[in-house]
Amino acid sequence: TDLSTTIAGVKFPSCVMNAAGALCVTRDELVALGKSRAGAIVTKSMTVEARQGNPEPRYYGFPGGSINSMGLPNLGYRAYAELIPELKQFGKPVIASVAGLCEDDFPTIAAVINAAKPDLIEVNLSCPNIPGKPQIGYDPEASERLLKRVRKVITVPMGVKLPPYFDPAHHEVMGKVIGRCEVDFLNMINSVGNGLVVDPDREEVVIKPKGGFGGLGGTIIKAVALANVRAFYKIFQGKIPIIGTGGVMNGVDAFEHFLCGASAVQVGTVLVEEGLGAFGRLEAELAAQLKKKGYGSVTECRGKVKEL
Ligand SMILES: CC(C)(C)CCc1c(C(=O)O)[nH]c(=O)[nH]c1=O
Repeated sequence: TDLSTTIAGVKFPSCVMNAAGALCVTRDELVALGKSRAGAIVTKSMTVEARQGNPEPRYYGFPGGSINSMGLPNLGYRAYAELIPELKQFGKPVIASVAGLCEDDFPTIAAVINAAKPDLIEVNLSCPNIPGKPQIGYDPEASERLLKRVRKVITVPMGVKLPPYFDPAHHEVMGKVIGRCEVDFLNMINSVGNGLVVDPDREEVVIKPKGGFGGLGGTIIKAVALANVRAFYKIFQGKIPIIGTGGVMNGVDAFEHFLCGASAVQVGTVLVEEGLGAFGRLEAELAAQLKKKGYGSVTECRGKVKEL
């Protein structure tokens, strides 16, 4: 079974890779991804200055998923610009994830990172906006302004990592914004924002930052992720490739993302919980699922989910 895929003209040896944030902050983590069966190396979203991130505990895994408020721990964009040439030696695409603490950070980072020639650049719209306003991805005007500024300095394929939307009107509005910004691929979804997990025995929240509020990942968000993949696949009629992220814990979950229109999948929670061996398991399970269903590749089943 052929598990390779192509996104925006870039060939991925495997359609399963890490999500930005999972095991991808340090050089050693990124090199380990390069040596693993991951289909790509995706960096942690990067900021102008290096960051320690939030106080711990800042990640908590539980049956069904995870909650995190990492606070963008990363080496800073200059360090990743220096690392990219080395990371490109592993025979798989390198995706640089760009973040920023304010709108002006993004073009600054993108211009320098673009010069290091990652294979693709992913713009993380879940980043904070002006205090008191929702994250950029929930502010269509800010999203459009930022994507147009960043597009001007990016010459490699540019994608956007979107937060989950929960209303068709939001899918429509963001679809129009994306249509006007020359976006080469989409990645959805980022974690479901501002969830809260409580330990009933200790009668405490489980992570320290933000009073315990954090982004949700894992099985519990799969239905939200599939809805967003499907909604944007339909809006763009499959013309913009989509990376499906959210709730992929096994090969069948991945298959569901492909049925909904994904061209590749990314994994976060399962990687943090299981380690890099998860890639081999996920590939074997996905290959078995495709074989069982009579598909020769993930491209064959893409978007094939049937409505009733
Ligand atoms: C949540 C932000 C810190 C604004 C962006 C980085 C990020 C984080 C993080 O670094 O806390 N966690 C996520 O699940 N998704 C993200 O995009």
